[in-house]
Amino acid sequence: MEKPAISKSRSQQASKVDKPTSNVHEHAETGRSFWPFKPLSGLYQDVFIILSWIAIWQIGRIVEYTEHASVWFPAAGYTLACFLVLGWRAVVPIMVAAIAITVWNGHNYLLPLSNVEMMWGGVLFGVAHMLPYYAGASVLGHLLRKPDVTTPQLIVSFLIIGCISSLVATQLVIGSLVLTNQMSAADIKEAMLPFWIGDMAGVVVLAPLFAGLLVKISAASKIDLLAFSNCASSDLHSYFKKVAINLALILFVMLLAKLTQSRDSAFAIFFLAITHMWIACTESTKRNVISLAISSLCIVLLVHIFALMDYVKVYQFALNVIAANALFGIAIPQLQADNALLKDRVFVDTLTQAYTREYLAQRSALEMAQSRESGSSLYFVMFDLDKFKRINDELGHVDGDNALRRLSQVTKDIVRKADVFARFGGDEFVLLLPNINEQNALNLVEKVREGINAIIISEVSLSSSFGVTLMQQSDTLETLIQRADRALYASKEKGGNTITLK
Ligand SMILES: Nc1nc2c(ncn2[C@@H]2O[C@H](COP(=O)(O)OP(=O)(O)OP(=O)(O)O)[C@@H](O)[C@H]2O)c(=O)[nH]1
Repeated sequence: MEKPAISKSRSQQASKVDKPTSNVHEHAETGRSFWPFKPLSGLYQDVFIILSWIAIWQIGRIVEYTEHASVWFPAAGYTLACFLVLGWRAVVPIMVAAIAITVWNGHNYLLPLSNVEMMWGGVLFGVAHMLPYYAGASVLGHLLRKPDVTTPQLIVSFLIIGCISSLVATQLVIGSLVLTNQMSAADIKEAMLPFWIGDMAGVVVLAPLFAGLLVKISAASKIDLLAFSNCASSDLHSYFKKVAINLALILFVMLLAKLTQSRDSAFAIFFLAITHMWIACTESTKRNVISLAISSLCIVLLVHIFALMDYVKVYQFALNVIAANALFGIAIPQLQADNALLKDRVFVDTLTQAYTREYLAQRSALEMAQSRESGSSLYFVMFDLDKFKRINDELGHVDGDNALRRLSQVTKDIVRKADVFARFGGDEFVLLLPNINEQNALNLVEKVREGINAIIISEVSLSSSFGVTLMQQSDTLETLIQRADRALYASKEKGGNTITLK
């Protein structure tokens, strides 16, 4: 049978109606395949969090704007992701990491503080840093576990939470740094904005990737990210091509800024929104967040290499906006998959995998119009199992269902690609045979009759009766059904297992 050709819209072409998508999450990317070790727990997990947090914090120093203020602070995203995935279990390792980094930093910035003072500074920093992200992660985790929250609602919530928690973290951490004499009060004004956008970029751009990794690495994940899994990916080669275009664009606009030394040219980075939206709409969630992380890392490295620190805030604002856009794109492939599933449910009968009556109505309108226009023939066939009620009554409904499934398979194997085979209801089926002469139509129907007659269910052989009619110019679907139904009734009158042409 041919694929349905009811509508020619792009989304409909993309969804294959004749191959029902039985499970949208079939290709859910929730396996731990990339992580070759046993999932971490207990002390191993704590040590992993401490070391990875410190390493991620260090990466943020590539674009330190002023002392203590990095305009790209991946540790913020990592903290939020840790709390989201591990809950309170992440508090101790992050606190240890915060203290270690504060002491290390104190020595690095040559602060005139004793080790004990620096450790207290670390505790205060840890609390100030963790509190807002813990609160944000708790709200987000709660929303994630609610089944009625949609993907777009989750994404809006994540963006709001990312914006607010990073703002609060900025205020608290700067306060803690000033309180513990690690930062001068005079520097607050200069540090505030870069600090905030740095944290926000860390959260909005990187937290989704960190959360995805932690879910796979940890044995004690509090969340699953199934809701964000989709299979709308192209092949790997095509994905790499898109990422390469992204990187080339970043390189081009940042080189432009370096050569022109003009702040205006830095704004060209916003063109990246186009390529990221392209990835978001055509690739899986995982690839989407990975490409955002690659772009942000690349921008940060180029700021460093090309000495573009004067424009870094433009780049970071751009990254936040682009990431927010791209995250919304996650919903698009998912909506497409849901749409395809819905269409399958409406157009394909779940028991027999024949088309439904709804599909028949739409497809016959098309076929009838085409037949009128071209003058080609269109045969309409109704058929029904003989004494099916008895099969149900004597053998049970499981065998009855089996009979319907076998009938459907046999019929599908016989009809041509262009024919339409639909379940009209109960044990009644319809065949729409376009572009065929009377003899061939009757031969085809005879083959179906014989095929059904050869089916044996629990030692009972099936048989069916057929009513066949040729579409006339004045016919509507209703008149076709009526005529075919009368022909079918005549076959039943003759004792069944017969074909009648009217
Ligand atoms: N097992 C099963 N039975 C179904 C399904 N849909 C309808 N039926 C049964 O199909 C039977 C149809 O019976 P009738 O329309 O009276 O016809 P019949 O017994 O085949 O008799 P004739 O058509 O006159 O030969 C009813 O018993 C329905 O309950 C289904 O999805 N599965």
